[in-house]
Amino acid sequence: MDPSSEISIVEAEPSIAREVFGDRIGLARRFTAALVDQGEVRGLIGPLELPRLWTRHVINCALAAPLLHGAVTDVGSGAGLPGIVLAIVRPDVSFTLVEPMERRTDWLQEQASDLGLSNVIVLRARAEEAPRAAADIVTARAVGALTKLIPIAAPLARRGGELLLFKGATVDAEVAKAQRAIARARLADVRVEELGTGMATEGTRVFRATVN
Ligand SMILES: C[S@@+](CC[C@H](N)C(=O)[O-])C[C@H]1O[C@@H](n2cnc3c(N)ncnc32)[C@H](O)[C@@H]1O
Repeated sequence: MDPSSEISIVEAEPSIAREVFGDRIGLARRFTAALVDQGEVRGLIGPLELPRLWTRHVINCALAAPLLHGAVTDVGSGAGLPGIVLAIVRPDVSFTLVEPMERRTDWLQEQASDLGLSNVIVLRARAEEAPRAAADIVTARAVGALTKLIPIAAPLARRGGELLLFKGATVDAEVAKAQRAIARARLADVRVEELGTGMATEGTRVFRATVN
């Protein structure tokens, strides 16, 4: 087989990246380059993600940055999406990245340290074991359907805190199926929002709710 056929083309940095990351663009570039270099070999991202790494992943996560404040717990951070990306854009917000897999927590710890992100704590744990009622905002991306995610994510938010869950095109169907989980977790102000509209990039949909 021609070896070149196995090489994925890496997406060039889109011009919107500078607008989204501002003076933190250098850190975003370093993190993205580390993902390109090691993400696949360390089992953090698939090869199919490289041609859309900036747009689908890095910028997509960063779009939620303006919605954050205080202490954020990111459930299932994996490669650092969205936890590391958001910690880059918002050095004024503290992040606890909750991830059970050791090779992923090793990666998250290395990235936090290499990038000098003093606002990041990495916790090797499942969400079910993480400190409860501690976060102002709980984030998660690609961790599970709302029926399963809400019961493990909501207890991590303080009363009056918020869930901010990255979701894809199926979010409306997920919300419809998750009505019992929404009621049990005493969620209020439940809504789906589109982030990034009007910007020169692919938007993202987030599930937002207040935890009572
Ligand atoms: C598909 S990956 C997504 C990773 C990352 N959030 C992203 O968007 O690329 C799901 C991640 O959730 C983690 N995970 C699965 N169950 C979990 C749980 N109960 N608590 C915390 N993390 C969990 C997995 O170890 C994995 O790293």
